[in-house]
Amino acid sequence: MVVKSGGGGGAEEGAAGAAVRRWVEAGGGRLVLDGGLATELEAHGADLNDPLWSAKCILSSPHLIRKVHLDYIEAGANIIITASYQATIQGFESKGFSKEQGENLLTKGVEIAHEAREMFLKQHPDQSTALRPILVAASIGSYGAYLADGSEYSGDYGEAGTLEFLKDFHRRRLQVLAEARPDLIAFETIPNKLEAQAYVELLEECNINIPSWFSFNSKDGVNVVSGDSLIECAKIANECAKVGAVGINCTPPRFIHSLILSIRKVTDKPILIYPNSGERYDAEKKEWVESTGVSDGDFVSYVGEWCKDGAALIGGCCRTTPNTIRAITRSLNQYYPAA
Ligand code: MET
Ligand SMILES: [Zn+2]
Repeated sequence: MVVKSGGGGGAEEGAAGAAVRRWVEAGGGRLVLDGGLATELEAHGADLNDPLWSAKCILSSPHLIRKVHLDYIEAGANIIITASYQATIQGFESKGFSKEQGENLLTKGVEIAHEAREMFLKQHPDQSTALRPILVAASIGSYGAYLADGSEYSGDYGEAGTLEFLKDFHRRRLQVLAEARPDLIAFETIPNKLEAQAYVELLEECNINIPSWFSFNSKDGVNVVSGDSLIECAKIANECAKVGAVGINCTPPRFIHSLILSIRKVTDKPILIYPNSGERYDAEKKEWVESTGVSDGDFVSYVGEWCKDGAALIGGCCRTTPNTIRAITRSLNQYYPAA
């Protein structure tokens, strides 16, 4: 199917875009994403001061990850994102695990999310995925997330940041996660054009047939965090038939409106947005600072606007909680009364 309407780039929508569109339709015209995973793990007492961040819990407390996934499904999420954001084979190896053990841990992150979905369906026999999509998205954080120095918020990879280096870095994790059969692959917090290009080439070369989404982040409402043009980044995603949705995550809510409009100029693929609470991450202190974040109520007051702008998948990123997701779900139900 060739999609060309509005400002879209006219690329092949492909199976990935069609799959996401079907899920969006099954969700009544929109899908709710989950909220911050690390935030919730910490709220339950996990110490994530570790290069693996939330992925540390795949090792130390899988039951906690399962609980947080379940809480988000209970709050209305149609999509839960696995704990693999900062999990890499290289990161597990530097903790003394073998390559094979590292790969098994990545797989385990997807299994935990599958278990949470099964538990929810068992606990709610009245619910079925035919009535309400409940999908598992395998998270792939950027190279900057692996570095654990906050460079996914600068996109500055220095000398190391070549296309081939980034492809080599991400290749095996992508293959292992795809083999674990998630419903989607979530490339999150993409800070620059080069990494988007690396992902596109890997999706093609590894022939990954699980629909993926590309999610960028911005700190000015115009460009992605590295200063690269969001429009150019979104074009790269648009041109890849294996990408089913394009959007923004971990970015303050106040920037989202203009970012959606920019993305809309170059793609007709479904748009997803899951902003953070508006606070800023201080990579040196390893903490969120400037508590000028918006409240759940304020966050949700934006939801109608984002829908009008054309976002079809909406959730929260860092510092958002099941309460935020509950409020987003309620607000979307008003906006899409049939859902
Ligand atoms: C820094 S963005 C983190 C995204 C990831 N899905 C999480 O919530 O933990
Ligand atoms: Zn985030």
